[in-house]
Amino acid sequence: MLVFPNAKLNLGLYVTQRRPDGFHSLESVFVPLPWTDAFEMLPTAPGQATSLTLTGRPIPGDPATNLCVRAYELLQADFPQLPSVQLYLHKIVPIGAGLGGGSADAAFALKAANELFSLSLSVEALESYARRLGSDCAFFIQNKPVLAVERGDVFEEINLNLKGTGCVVVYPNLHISTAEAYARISPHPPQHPLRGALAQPMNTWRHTVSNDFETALTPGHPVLDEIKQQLYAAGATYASLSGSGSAVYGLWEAGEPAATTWPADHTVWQGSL
Ligand SMILES: C[C@@](CO)(OP(=O)(O)O)[C@H](O)COP(=O)(O)OP(=O)(O)OC[C@H]1O[C@@H](n2ccc(N)nc2=O)[C@H](O)[C@@H]1O
Ligand SMILES: Nc1ncnc2c1ncn2[C@@H]1O[C@H](COP(=O)(O)OP(=O)(O)O)[C@@H](O)[C@H]1O
Repeated sequence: MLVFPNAKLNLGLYVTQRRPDGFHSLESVFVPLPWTDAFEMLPTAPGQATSLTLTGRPIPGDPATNLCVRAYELLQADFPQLPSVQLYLHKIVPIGAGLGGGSADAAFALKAANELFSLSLSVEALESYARRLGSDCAFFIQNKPVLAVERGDVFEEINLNLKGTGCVVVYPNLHISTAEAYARISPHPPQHPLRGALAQPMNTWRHTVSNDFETALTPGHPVLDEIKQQLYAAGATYASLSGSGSAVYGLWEAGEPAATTWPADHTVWQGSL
């Protein structure tokens, strides 16, 4: 079974509280971004072990602990009848970019196994496995715009139609660890709660919708603001850091992005939401 795990963007991100479990509560709108990896899952011949073949962008860390392997092993622990599998991951989405790429691979591995082996797991059951793999992993089970709260793993419906919105994402080849980014934040309630702010026209978001990680990380990484200003210069209606970075995106409510030259070490994706 071949699937295409997509990335996500955060529209606004407020870290509201430090929790007793060491994690943080947040308020953010997660939106699917159609920048994808390619992931294939095939049953192995009897007697063979599970394997993962990686191509594309190098992924730091031991392949045995890759999130798509961990996702499959989580299911195998509860469904011992599951066979070994051959996994193939062609990595395209930048890593440590705030785009949730690893979490997407894990969520799509859960969904692929559920379908390939007819496990009949409900959306709730799949989300519960996903939560055990990463805070933003559960989002990719339903993969639709939501207001995320708690650890970013509890979702509220939000009425937001961004279909067709133009989008440019720029990754400046800077790996930011999510844990380190959280450590730089002083939690506080949002000045403009997201549900209300995002209900207003997109050209107001610039003044009301922000990302706490952007505020915390920009002084140490001026390239983040340089990209944002270039996106606005290219006509973006709204621009922001995604998640804990380092990818910065621009949205075009109408019209096309002006041609922009980016440094050679930046990776750029352009398309529609
Ligand atoms: C910041 C966000 C916003 O969407 O996205 P990314 O920038 O990673 O894409 C997420 O909260 C990232 O979620 P995820 O990448 O799944 O994080 P996890 O693997 O669960 O946790 C990595 C580390 O981040 C910190 N962490 C994560 C989530 C959270 N709500 N509070 C935290 O304090 C913890 O230190 C944890 O050890
Ligand atoms: N399939 C995978 N794709 C990307 N990163 C993975 C994967 N499996 C494990 N990881 C680990 O997860 C971390 C990055 O996860 P990712 O979700 O891409 O981060 P971010 O959401 O910040 O962009 C890295 O430390 C990487 O080694």
